[in-house]
Amino acid sequence: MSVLPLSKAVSSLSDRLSQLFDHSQTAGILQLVEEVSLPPLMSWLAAQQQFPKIYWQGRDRYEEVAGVGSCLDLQFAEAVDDEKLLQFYQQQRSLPRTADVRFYGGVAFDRRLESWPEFGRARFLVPRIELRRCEDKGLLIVNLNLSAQPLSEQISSAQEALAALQAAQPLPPPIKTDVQTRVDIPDFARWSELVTEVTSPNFNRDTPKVVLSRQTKLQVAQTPDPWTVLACWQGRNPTSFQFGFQFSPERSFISCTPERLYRRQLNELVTEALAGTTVRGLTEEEDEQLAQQLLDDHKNSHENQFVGTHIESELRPLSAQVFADEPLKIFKLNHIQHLHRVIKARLRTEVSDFQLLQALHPTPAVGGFPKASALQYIASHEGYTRGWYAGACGFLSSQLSEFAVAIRSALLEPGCINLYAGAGILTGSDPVLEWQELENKLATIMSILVDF
Ligand SMILES: C=C(O[C@@H]1C=C(C(=O)O)C=C[C@H]1O)C(=O)O
Ligand SMILES: [Mg+2]
Repeated sequence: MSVLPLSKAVSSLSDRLSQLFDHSQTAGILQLVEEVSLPPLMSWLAAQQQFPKIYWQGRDRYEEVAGVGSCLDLQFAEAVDDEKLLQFYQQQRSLPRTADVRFYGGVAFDRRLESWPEFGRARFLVPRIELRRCEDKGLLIVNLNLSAQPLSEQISSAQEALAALQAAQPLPPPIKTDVQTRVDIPDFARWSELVTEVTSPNFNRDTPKVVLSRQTKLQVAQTPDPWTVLACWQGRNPTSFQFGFQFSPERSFISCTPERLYRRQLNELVTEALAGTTVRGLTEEEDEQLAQQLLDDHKNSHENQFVGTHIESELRPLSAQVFADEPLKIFKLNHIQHLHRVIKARLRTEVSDFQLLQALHPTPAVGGFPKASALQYIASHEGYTRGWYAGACGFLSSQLSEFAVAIRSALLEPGCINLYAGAGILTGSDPVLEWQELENKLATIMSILVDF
C-alpha cells in the first residue's frame, strides 16, 4: 500500500466516515486509522486552530504525537479523591475500544490542592484527531466517542474537525522576548530561610529530604507561541521528553524534561531515580571530571538514593519481581548533568496504571522523603501553587502507558511566562549553591527566551 500525503489521507478518512452508517460497535471509542506521510508535527500543531492541542515526544524518540480537539475530555477541577479517580479509570478501562486508544493528560503535583485554571487537579482526553509517528511509520487517527453521542453526530463532528485542519507552516525563528520584570517566589532571602529550616537537625530528623522549588514569573510584552519555544527547547535537549498541553488559546504548559516517571508495556515496567545535579564542563576533560565528582559526592548520591529506595519499596508490593541493581550513571543535558539509576519491574498482572501513579508519584525526586511530611511542608511554605509543575504527564492505553515528570517546564499565559525549578534539600545543602542549581536548571530555557 502506498503511503498517502496528509491532505489525501484526510479526504480518504472523511470518505470512510461517510460510509460508516451501521457499525457494530455502539459504545466506547471507535478509532479510524490511515497510514500517512507526516509533516513535522510541531509545525503542523502550531498551524492548527482547534483546541485543545497536545504534543508528546517520548525520550527514546520512537514515538511522537500531535493531537487536536477531543472526543472525550475528563476534567477534575475541584477536589478529587483517589476513589473518584479510580472509578473513572475503571469505567474507561471497561469501555469497548482497541488497544491503541490513548488518554493523554496529567495529574497535578499535589492533587489535594487547588491547581491552575483549565488544567485542574487532573485532566485526560482522547484527541479528536491525532498524528502519530511510531519509528518511521506515520498515522492519521480519528477518534469517535460512541458513549457520548450517536454515531451520526460523532461522524459530523469528526468531519468538521478534519475539514478545519490547516497545512503545516514552517515555524518562525525563535523570537527573543522582551522581559519587563522578573519575580521569584520564593525570593532568595525566603529561600535561604527555608533551606536553613529544612536542613536543621530538628526538622531533618523526621523529614530528611524536601524538594523545594521556585516560580520565576517573567512579565513580557508579548507571550511567545508555545510550540515555537518547545521546538527550540527540543533542539537543545533532544534526549529529554517534550510535551505540551494547550487546552485554550490563553494558556499552555510545555516541558522538556529528562525525567521518566514510568513506561509500562503490558506488565513490564521501567522507571528511574534521577536526582543529584552538576553543570556541564566546557571541555570534554572538564565535563568528565565534573561527572566523576558528582558520582563521588556524598550529598548528591544521598539525594539520588532517597529516590531509588523509595521507588523500590513502592514497587515491591505491586510486582512479581523488581530489578534494581543497575549501576548509578550520568544523564547529560545541554547545560547540566544528573545522577541516574534505572529501575525495572515485572508487575503483577492485576496492577493498573492508576495504582502505579498513586504509588510512584510524586517521588522523592520532586517531593521529598517521607512523602507525606515533605508534601505538607511544600504546601505550607513554598508560597505559590505548583499546579502541573512536577506533576505526572503522559498517556494511558491498555498495552502501553508512559508518564514523564513535568519539571523543566513553563506555563505561558497572556503577558506572562512562568518558569519552574526545584532542588533536593537535605543535610549538606547550602542555600547559595542550591539557588545556583535552580539557575542552572533554567539556563537552557532562559537562553531560548531572553537575549543576554
Ligand atoms: C525538581 C527538579 O529537579 C529534580 C531535582 C534534582 C536535584 O535536586 O538534583 C535533579 C533532578 C530532579 O529530580 C526541577 O528541575 O525542577
Ligand atoms: Mg540537587
